[in-house]
Amino acid sequence: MNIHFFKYQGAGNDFILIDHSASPIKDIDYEWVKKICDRRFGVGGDGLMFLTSHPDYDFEMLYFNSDGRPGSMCGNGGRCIVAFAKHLGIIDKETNFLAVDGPHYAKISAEGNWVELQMIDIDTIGRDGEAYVLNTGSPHYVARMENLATYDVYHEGKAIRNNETYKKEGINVNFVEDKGDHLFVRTFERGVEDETYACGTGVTAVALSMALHKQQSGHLKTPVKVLGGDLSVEFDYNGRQFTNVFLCGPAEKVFEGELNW
Ligand SMILES: N[C@H](CCC[C@H](N)C(=O)O)C(=O)O
Repeated sequence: MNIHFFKYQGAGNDFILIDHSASPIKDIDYEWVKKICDRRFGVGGDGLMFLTSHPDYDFEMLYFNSDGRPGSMCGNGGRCIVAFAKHLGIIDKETNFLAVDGPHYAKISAEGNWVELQMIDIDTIGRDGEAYVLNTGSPHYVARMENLATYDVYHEGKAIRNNETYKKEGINVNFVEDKGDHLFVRTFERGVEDETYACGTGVTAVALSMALHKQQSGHLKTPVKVLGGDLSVEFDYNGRQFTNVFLCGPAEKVFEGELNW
């Protein structure tokens, strides 16, 4: 079977997107997903998604990490699949869709390249030593530091992801440097097992953790720089719960093509 695919990126977090109604694949083979995500033997991507129809929502997002396995929520993937749904004509200015962590609301610009995605509410942020640990749809570890530009994110992130506490389930490891008017974030991603250029659930976890750390509350907007560009996280915090959490940033179609199943 020939499969038409689209390649999207959001702040450098890149994904292969497939409209399942046009390519009705029955059994999704993890090894195939892994190969298509490989940057040398395949198309290349941090993950692969199927957009499928759903009786109660505009569409459903099925997400796989580049290791071929189903991932937990992907924030930048969520933003990219909203742009893809607009491209396909399934939605116009806003949407309610279903992902692995539940329903999501999102708004998209008229040009279709800027997406504001609502993330789950958060009421629990744990600690692991100095670091913060929370689940924003995916599990995240957040460590503050200085001189992040030259830090060995790959080896340090990999060591935390594979330590006794996190080895079994894995965790995404974020490092953040507070630059005053913005946060600079770098992430080692579980399921990619490498540093990526951006991680949406990761920058969300970082923005919430830093609000807690700095004892800020009210309606907050946090600009974040990542290796692949700029994102921002907007939310309300009343000292107990984070609500109306929106991950905002670019989502762009890069190219499309045909794959053989
Ligand atoms: N890149 C993603 C995270 C993917 C989740 C994955 N790494 C996992 O833990 O299953 C994001 O933008 O939120």
